[in-house]
Amino acid sequence: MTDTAPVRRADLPPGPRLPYAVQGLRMLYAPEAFSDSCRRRYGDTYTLGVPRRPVTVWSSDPALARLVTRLPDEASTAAEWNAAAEFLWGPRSPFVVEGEEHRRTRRLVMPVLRGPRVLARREEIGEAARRAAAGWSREGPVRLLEEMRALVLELMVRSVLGPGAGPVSGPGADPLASRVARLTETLRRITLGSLLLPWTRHVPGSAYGRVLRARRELAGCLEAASRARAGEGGGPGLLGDLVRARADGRLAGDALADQLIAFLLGGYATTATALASAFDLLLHHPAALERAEDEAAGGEGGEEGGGPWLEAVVRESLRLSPPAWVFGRVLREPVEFGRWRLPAGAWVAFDVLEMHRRADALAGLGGDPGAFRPERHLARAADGRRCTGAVPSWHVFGGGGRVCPGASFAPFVVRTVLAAVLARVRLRPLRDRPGTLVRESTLLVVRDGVPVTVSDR
Ligand code: HEM
Repeated sequence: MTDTAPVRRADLPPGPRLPYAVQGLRMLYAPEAFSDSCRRRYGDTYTLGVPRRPVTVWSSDPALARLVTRLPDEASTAAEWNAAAEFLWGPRSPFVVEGEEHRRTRRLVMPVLRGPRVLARREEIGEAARRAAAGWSREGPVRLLEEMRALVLELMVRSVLGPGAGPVSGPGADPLASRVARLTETLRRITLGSLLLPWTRHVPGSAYGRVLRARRELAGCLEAASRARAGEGGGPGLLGDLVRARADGRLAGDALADQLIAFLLGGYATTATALASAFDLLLHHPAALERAEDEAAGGEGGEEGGGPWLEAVVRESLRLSPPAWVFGRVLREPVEFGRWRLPAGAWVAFDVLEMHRRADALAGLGGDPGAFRPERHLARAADGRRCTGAVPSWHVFGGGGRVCPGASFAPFVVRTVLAAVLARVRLRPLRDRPGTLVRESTLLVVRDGVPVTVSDR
């Protein structure tokens, strides 16, 4: 059903009356201050004026997020929301396809993100983390964010090529890792605003043009790798799965590179950021750190790869520092929510950071939303040892049929790496408090990259 009724201002949540261009610029360049002031004035859900968008609703209400993300594609779509970055994802990406094609492509990637193939990688991931930590300088400061980017890049590329693949960095390395790194570095260094100006791709040296070039190189590299594998029955890793799927018709001929780019870009920066934030919070909470170190060493019910305490640490750091701080949907049918009627065509953005810091969501779970308290995730377990994941506003990985396919893989990687690193080296933070979080496009990162000193255990 399409909404043909005219949009009535009284049906929409109230919001600022500033000129649209001013609101758009404030949201792009000072989102924290702007959303703080809007929330104080209008509440959890408000209507923003954004140039060239009919209605944009901004919300930190988990009830609205649950309602909208559970609607079928015909009523609420992520594809249209993600289409703003289609130049990056490509037309056959899981971010932008819908319906049966979307479900089919998700089924193809899930085996490398869940279940026995993931558990079988525990030792490989721990070993990669120990090797990385062994190589960190013992003399000068080490920036954990940079180190985590290098480590997670290696893990993601090995997910694609298979664990037995040759080196992914240094001499003789497979070119895939450097292509992924170049594209994500290019993306990190440019503002979201400059990407909203597609005509600039024709301007020499423009941000848009650089992203398109880096993406073309990565796609070319993936296509070359898939052609090389086609004659060998596909081989290991996600690349092998997709080459076989393409051969037997489960994957469209032109969809392979888009699938792999979604997988690599969706998983790389987010997981590296999650790791850096987890270290940052843990290193500034000595009691939590001591318990984590004990568990990493195999005590307190721990095992190699971490136990319940590290699981709770990961959940709590994802709550306080959700790497993807915003996700959204475009409505295709009107949605009634309380006294409002959000019209078809409305863009609805969910502010995950704010959702996670709601006092009402933590009532009975230790309160104090700004505090790092991993134990709140253990609160309801009868034996006090199992994680419950109880925080009701939790939207780290989005929701509904579009929920992030890496939702169990990423926490598994973070936990395994934390355990391996803490068991191998002693880290001391160089700041006296956790770093400020800054919004880099749709990611939330620790501003100065988590500087630490490293010594051997
Ligand atoms: C801590 C790490 C991660 C965070 C915080 C994160 C967050 C998210 C969020 C918020 C969404 C949007 C969901 C929605 O619209 O409801 C998403 C989608 C997605 N993520 Fe992740 N993600 C992470 C790790 C990963 C990993 C490891 C992979 C793959 C290897 C991945 C691949 C994707 C893909 C392909 C989508 C699009 C799913 C679809 O539309 O069907 N992400 N992620």
